[in-house]
Parts: sequence; C-alpha cells; structure tokens
Amino acid sequence: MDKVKVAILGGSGYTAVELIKLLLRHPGAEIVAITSRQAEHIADLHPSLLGRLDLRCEPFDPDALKAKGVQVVFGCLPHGTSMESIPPLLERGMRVIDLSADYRLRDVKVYEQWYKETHHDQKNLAQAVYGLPEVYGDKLAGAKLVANPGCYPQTAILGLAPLVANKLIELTGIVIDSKSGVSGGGRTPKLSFHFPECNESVTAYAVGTHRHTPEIEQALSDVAGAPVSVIFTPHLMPMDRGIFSTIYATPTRAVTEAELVELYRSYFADKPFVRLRTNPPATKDTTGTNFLDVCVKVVRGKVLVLAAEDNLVRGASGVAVQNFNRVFGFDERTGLM
Ligand SMILES: NC(=O)C1=CN([C@@H]2O[C@H](COP(=O)(O)OP(=O)(O)OC[C@H]3O[C@@H](n4cnc5c(N)ncnc54)[C@H](OP(=O)(O)O)[C@@H]3O)[C@@H](O)[C@H]2O)C=CC1
Ligand SMILES: CC(=O)N[C@@H](CCC(=O)OP(=O)(O)O)C(=O)O
Repeated sequence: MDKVKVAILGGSGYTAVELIKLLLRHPGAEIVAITSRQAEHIADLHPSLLGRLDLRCEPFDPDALKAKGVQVVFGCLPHGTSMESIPPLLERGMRVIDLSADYRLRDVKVYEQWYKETHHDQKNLAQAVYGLPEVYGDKLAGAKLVANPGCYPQTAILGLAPLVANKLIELTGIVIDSKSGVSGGGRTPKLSFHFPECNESVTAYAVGTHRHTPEIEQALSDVAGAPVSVIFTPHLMPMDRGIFSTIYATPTRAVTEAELVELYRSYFADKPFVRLRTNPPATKDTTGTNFLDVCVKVVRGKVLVLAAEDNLVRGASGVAVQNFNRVFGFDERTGLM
C-alpha cells in the first residue's frame, strides 16, 4: 500500500514537533509538507529533528498542498485560526485532523458562549467527528474532518465512561480536579508560563469558566444517554508535560471497589491505549506514550477516579495518529506502541 501523504500546519509549535516525531516512525505515513509563518528549515525550528527530516517550512497555500498530493492535513494551529484554514482544504478534497477546539462542540451557541468568539465555519461543524476513538471509534473510518479531543477532557471522559455508561454515578455535580504541565499552554510565550512565574508554584485557573467543561459534558452525555454536568478545575503545575486528574463522584447505589475494577477491566479490554492501574498512576508513567492510565477507588462511599496522560502525546499528537489510523484503516496501534 502506498504511504498516505501528510501535511502539518503550525510547524513551529509543540504539538507539531511531537506529531512529526510520531509520523516519522509510522510505516504508512509520509510527511510531504509543513506550513509555518516562518520560512525556515524544520530542524532550525526544532533542533531535535536535525538529521531526521529534511524539509523546509512553507507558507499556508491549499493549492500548493493539493499539488503535492497531500491526502490528509493535521492542523496544529490555535483555535479560531484553525477554522479559517480548514474549509479550503476540505473543498479541495483533503481530509483534516484538527488538533484545535474549533470543531469539537456540536452546538455553535455553546462554542460561542465558552470561547467568546464567533464560529466562522458552521457548515463543516456538521460533518466533524469527535476524535476520541475509545468512544466514537465506529464513526472514524473514512471521516473527512476529525476534531481531535482536548487534553484535559480525555482524562475525564475516559476516566468516567464506564461509570456513566452503566448509570453507577449521579450525573450532576461530578468534580474533576486536573493538573497540567506548562507545555499544555503551547509554545507561544505568555506571562503565566514564564519560568519565575510558574516554577515552584501551583495555581488554579479559569475556575468555573474553562473551555473544556462543555466538551467533557458533551461526550459524557453521549455515553450516558442523558445530560451530565461537571465542575472542572484545571491547575498549572511546575513541570514540562503531563496531566493528572482526580475525579470525585457519588454512586447511585452501594458499590465495592472490586466490582468497579472488574467493570473497568471489561470496559477497557478492547481499548489498547487505556491501562487499568491498581495504584494511582503518575504522569511520568505515561510520558512520551499514547497511554492513558486509570485507577478507580471507593473511599467513604464516594467513587474516586485517578487518571494520567502525556498532554502532548495522548492529549494531542498521539491520539491524532490513532485517529489517522482509524480514518485510513490501519491498526489503531500503528506507529504508537
Ligand atoms: N499543547 C497541548 O498540550 C495541547 C494542544 N492542543 C491544541 O493544539 C493546537 C496547537 O497547540 P500547540 O502546538 O501546543 O500550540 P503552539 O503555540 O505551540 O503552536 C501553534 C502554532 O500555530 C501557529 N500559529 C500561532 N498563531 C497563529 C496565528 N495567529 N495564525 C497562524 N498560525 C498561528 C504557530 O506556528 P508557526 O509560527 O510555525 O506558523 C504556532 O507555533 C492548539 O489549538 C491547542 O489548543 C490540544 C491538546 C493539547
Ligand atoms: C496549561 C494550559 O494552559 N493548558 C491549556 C490546555 C488547552 C489545550 O491544549 O486544549 P485546547 O486544544 O482545547 O485548547 C489551557 O488550559 O488552555
């Protein structure tokens, strides 16, 4: 089988470099173009790629990408910018896996409420598939537009899916307390990510207003078949990468830990990237991998779920490759194990 010709948008960013490294190891993918506003060799933007990829970044030009035979474009751009770039790619018959948040929320009013921005591409929103393969896997084969999921939401959605699918917890008031490494904020400098600001310090941010709240609720409501509401609080941690979520829920009946462990084991049995742990996972156990580690406990009548992942791999570029595999019919583990 010929390799799938791939382009990446936003070449200088963190998710782009992670994606490039994954795709260089993928037997079915060939990177033929990387776009950037900076006309540089990719190894000048990311010296870790020196000797691994000989490609000069180019300006974004959908016709030029089409002329190179690009079949799928990975969008590694900020939200808002992404929805400006994607329509001309779809019009020219290229598939898109978008790492931004622009196509994740089905209801445009919800997007505009939480992102405080007007949505400019409602037409393509309708055909976007939310790219969380463990939940929406049957919709991904041949998809034209995949909305890659957010980093925090994956820990919450997969951490809670077995419980909400089986109506074992109350569907309102679920508490999700999450911590992220600083790379979650991207490479573009910002005061709160400046070393003296965030080193040796922990703080919560976007309390009650974080954009991932409706994304978590949308997917969990799909799994539950009923509305789910959560209280999601993200924290910035003085580390490079990794996300850890501690989730508290109220059971709808008396449950035992052994029963829940068995439920999780069977729910994730055919999901190779979710690892069930008997002790709390650590972010470092997942660094550089596409694994999402989950542990379920019962404490004083409450259900606790502990989940860890690498925000740049499982949280972004790794799950994007998992989606690529599903879209093009590769085994979903290809290039990721
Ligand atoms: N970091 C993470 O852990 C995760 C990130 N995401 C999402 O993935 C996307 C990329 O994130 P990440 O790689 O971290 O971000 P970065 O800030 O590291 O990179 C984004 C890149 O997009 C390009 N860019 C920035 N602003 C503009 C603009 N106004 N117009 C055109 N291009 C622009 C730049 O590339 P250049 O200068 O080369 O043009 C920039 O380096 C975002 O939507 C983010 O929310 C999703 C999950 C996790
Ligand atoms: C630490 C940090 O700042 N994290 C980012 C995570 C955003 C992200 O990566 O997800 P989206 O693609 O949905 O923007 C934040 O909270 O905005």
